[in-house]
Amino acid sequence: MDQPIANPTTAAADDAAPLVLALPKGRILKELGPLLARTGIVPAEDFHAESSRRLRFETNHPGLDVVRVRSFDVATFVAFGAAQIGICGADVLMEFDYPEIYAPLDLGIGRCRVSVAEPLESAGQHALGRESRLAVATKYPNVARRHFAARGIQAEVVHLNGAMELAPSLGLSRLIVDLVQTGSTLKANGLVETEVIAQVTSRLIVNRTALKTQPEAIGAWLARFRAALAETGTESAA
Ligand SMILES: Nc1ncnc2c1ncn2[C@@H]1O[C@H](COP(=O)(O)OP(=O)(O)OP(=O)(O)O)[C@@H](O)[C@H]1O
Ligand SMILES: O=P(O)(O)OC[C@H]1O[C@H](OP(=O)(O)OP(=O)(O)O)[C@H](O)[C@@H]1O
Repeated sequence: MDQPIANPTTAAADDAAPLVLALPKGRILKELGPLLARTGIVPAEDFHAESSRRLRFETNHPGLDVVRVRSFDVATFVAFGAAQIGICGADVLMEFDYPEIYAPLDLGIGRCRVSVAEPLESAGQHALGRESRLAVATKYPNVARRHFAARGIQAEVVHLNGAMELAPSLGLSRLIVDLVQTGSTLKANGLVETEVIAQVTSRLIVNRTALKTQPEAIGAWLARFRAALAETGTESAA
């Protein structure tokens, strides 16, 4: 029989400051709704209101607050211990590679991949490795540099925050490294995927120090997320 799941609120010391769960605004948050509901986390009413300017919200658990930040910033808030728990894509974790982050759970949402793409007309015409310098536009400078360095190529990274797909046609770079899901954004911009760097899903992340200092409260939330995933049969070890 399954172990009973501890109540995270009573597992926390009564007078302790609430734990902070950092959630990404945008597309992951939309997909996350049903999972959050199954974990029994109900943020204050205005959390989902686009018009709300508030960034920190109480939940139905006095021991847990949620903050709404950009996906990339979730990892930074958790790495520095400003939030003890968070949810972000494996792409973000790969980019920062923060040693302070422990990512125990694959949530199975936000499924996409980090890929290399180039213009359809020039695809396959350049032998990688023959070029000493390769201009790459990306939101993932570290992932791109590491990927090409492993092939002996020094990437000259042009760091963009979006619309990478424009870079080759406007002469900013020869390649891009970006997220691909259906491939329709690449296609609409005359690009083809030439290499998959990594498969991506969203992960539950925790700050390692916080896990050591508040093992019961954080462990109880991990157990809740694990149980919620098991309910839908999507649980997988990260
Ligand atoms: N096309 C996609 N399909 C599935 N998952 C995606 C896709 N694009 C991004 N993701 C996942 O969602 C996360 C957030 O996406 P993205 O960086 O595009 O932010 P956003 O939701 O557009 O918000 P913002 O750019 O304002 O931070 C990514 O880190 C990735 O893990
Ligand atoms: O393969 P597809 O299904 O077309 O998805 C890929 C697109 O999704 C993401 O962008 P997003 O829609 O989040 O917009 P953004 O550029 O503002 O981040 C990503 O940066 C790609 O542009």
